Amino acid sequence: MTEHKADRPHGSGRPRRPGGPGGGYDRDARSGRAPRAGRPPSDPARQAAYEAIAAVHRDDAYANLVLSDILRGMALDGRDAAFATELTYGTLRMMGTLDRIVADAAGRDVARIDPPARDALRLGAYQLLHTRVPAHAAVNQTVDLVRSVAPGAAGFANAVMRTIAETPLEKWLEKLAPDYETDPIGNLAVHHNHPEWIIRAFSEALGGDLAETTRLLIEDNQAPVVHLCARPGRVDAIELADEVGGVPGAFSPYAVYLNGGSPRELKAIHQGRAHVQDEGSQLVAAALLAAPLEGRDTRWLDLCAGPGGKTGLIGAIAAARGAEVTAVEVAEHRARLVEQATTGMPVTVLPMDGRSVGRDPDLPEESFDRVLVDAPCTGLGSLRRRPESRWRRSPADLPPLTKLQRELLVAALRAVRPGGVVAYVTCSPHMVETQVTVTEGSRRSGVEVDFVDARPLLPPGMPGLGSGPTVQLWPHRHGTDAMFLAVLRRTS
Ligand SMILES: C[S@@+](CC[C@H](N)C(=O)[O-])C[C@H]1O[C@@H](n2cnc3c(N)ncnc32)[C@H](O)[C@@H]1O
Repeated sequence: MTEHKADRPHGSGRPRRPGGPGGGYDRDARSGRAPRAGRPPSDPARQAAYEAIAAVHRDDAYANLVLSDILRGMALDGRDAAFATELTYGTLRMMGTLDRIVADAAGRDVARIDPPARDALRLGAYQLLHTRVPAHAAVNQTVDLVRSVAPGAAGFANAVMRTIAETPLEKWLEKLAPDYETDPIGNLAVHHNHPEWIIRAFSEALGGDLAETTRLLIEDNQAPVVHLCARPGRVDAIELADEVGGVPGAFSPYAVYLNGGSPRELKAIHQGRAHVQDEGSQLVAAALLAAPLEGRDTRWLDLCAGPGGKTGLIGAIAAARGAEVTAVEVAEHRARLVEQATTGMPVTVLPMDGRSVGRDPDLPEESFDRVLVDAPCTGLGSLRRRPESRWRRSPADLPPLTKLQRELLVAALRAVRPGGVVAYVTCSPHMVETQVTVTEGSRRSGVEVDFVDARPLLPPGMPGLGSGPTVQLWPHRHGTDAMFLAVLRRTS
């Protein structure tokens, strides 16, 4: 059985954002272009999605990187590339609940299904339950795919897919989710497709409010809008929005929301006038530079700089304010990316371990006025952007990360001069990586610090910033990644 273009969806069942996966495909579909005649021997978009999903599971690959290699290798673009992207990202994002459904339909745990057949069934179940691909096309295409990747399992795949197709998504969820009254987290995990430990962490950071946690989970399942940062002194946000056909951001004075299309093609990016960066990342980097400071204000340090998003913004502002930025990054290839991202800016990149700053003779104690610690973290605040990461992360990641976070914060507090400020930032709202790290890190640093209220360092009128002094941004409140920000002033 092969595929006809008319078997393709006219958009998935849920509303889409501009720029989300599949957006380009929908536009073409609406243009009324006639379906391609004949039945090609195989469907390259589904094949590409399968290859990407299999590589993520087999090789621990990152979906965005592996998919763009595959699309390039198969010379897919336009509608096919958009469809492959929607299938890949959607299947990986929804995997937890898809696996429960596949297991129920197969009568066995997914761990007992051969990996190639398992990935093909996940992809097939996603098409049946989350897109408008007609059921017969989803079933037939999946069986074809299984026949090519796991020949002995085609009959099994046919039976599983037909069973899944008999029941709509809502009924599957009702059947498989535990009762909300007795197990609310378990129920949310099935309905909104997140691991339970992550839901517990979100709920804790949101003060135990499960209704708000649910809004966050829903938002996490949407494809995010691409945000650009208009580099100050090089282009302003209104000009950039006009140039790229986007919209100026709601909060950051540098943000532009892209209305679809690939940012890689943009002249403003090639020319170093803008870069891709979540609006929340822009806000926390700019907040460090907005903190009031007495005395010298020319020596700034970015302690965890790779790949250079925040350094790109800080470096552009440093150029206008006559400051110099030292950017430290332990991974050499990421340090090179920082160099590329800051060409023409007053930025010196040092490939070294940030924990030695303040002890290194070239970077002695008390030598900086402002320090950013954008700490390595679980990334639970940017699950929208990394579809596979929620299933890859585990609570076991926390202890080594929080140890490193504490040590980096201690080094930052050593490196900043008395009166200077340190911004501690994570793209995770997990309390252990945010409040606990900040409290413990400042306690162990041996220097006296005061918390600076971070709320007035963000643009006036921003809603949902809580009671301070730290700030937690949220996808469902602000449309940004869930960035955490604490600003500390060294007082001794
Ligand atoms: C959250 S990322 C930083 C993102 C970056 N600030 C940006 O906006 O593009 C954390 C970075 O810290 C780096 N890192 C991890 N351990 C480090 C250490 N001991 N010293 C310096 N950098 C470190 C990682 O390689 C990673 O590039």
